[in-house]
Amino acid sequence: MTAILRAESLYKSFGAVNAADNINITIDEGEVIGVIGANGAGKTTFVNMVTGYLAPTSGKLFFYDRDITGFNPKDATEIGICRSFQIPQLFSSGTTFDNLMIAMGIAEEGTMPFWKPLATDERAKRCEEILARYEILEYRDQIAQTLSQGVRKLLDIAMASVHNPKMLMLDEPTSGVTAAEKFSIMDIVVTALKQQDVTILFVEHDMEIISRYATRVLAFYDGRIIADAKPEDALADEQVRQFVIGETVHAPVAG
Ligand SMILES: Nc1ncnc2c1ncn2[C@@H]1O[C@H](COP(=O)(O)OP(=O)(O)OP(=O)(O)O)[C@@H](O)[C@H]1O
Repeated sequence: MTAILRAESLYKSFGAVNAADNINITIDEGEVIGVIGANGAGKTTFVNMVTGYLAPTSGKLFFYDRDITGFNPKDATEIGICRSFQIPQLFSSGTTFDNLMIAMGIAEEGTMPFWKPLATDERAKRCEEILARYEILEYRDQIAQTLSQGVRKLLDIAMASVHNPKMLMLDEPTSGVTAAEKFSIMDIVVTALKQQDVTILFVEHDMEIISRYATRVLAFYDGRIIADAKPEDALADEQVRQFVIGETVHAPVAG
């Protein structure tokens, strides 16, 4: 197995708060990592450090053995670490097609390509192929702000995928979508990203989604990783049940 990401003694403090408190972890290529933890546990801080949105207070991050500590988001994207956000970052007045086309332009040019036409025939064809892969081609000409949350999520992830990520970090890919949509969204996303050989790390509060899609779970509590295991083991862990899932573990009542 090849390690894609390694964190060594990673710390991040905000004043007196230790948002990351000695994180040591290795992630291998092809894993689907589910990150769980209560509000404020340090999940986003970890994602922000890996994707260059936050510099660690101390410690090191390696991507394929390259030291990436202190990279900014653009550096991280260029080497293949991309992300999607809990609230999709779309151009709300553009269509689905426009949004993906702009993302493709940025991926190819490194910046917003105002000075040349975006929609060459070849780009338009690729754009439609990607929309089809994410099963949102039928919304091609719909204005983004009128799309359902599920379609917005898919579009946002499709936009992140055009940077050819090696690792994609998804922040709550199913938050705000209907219960009926959540599995189909994850099916589409995981299938599409696996076709591109992308290693996936997703932050999620929905334990059904974690059980079904994660190959490995990292449970955060108070800036620390309190469990690192297969989903069935992580979700059965007493500390995880107490501090993450919020269940009180009672002793069985006799009789
Ligand atoms: N920019 C910041 N300034 C000050 N404190 C911060 C900042 N970002 C995060 N924190 C604090 O760091 C801790 C971890 O926050 P973080 O956002 O990483 O948690 P989380 O697990 O992602 O929570 P949520 O599920 O609510 O998104 C919390 O105590 C939070 O208040």
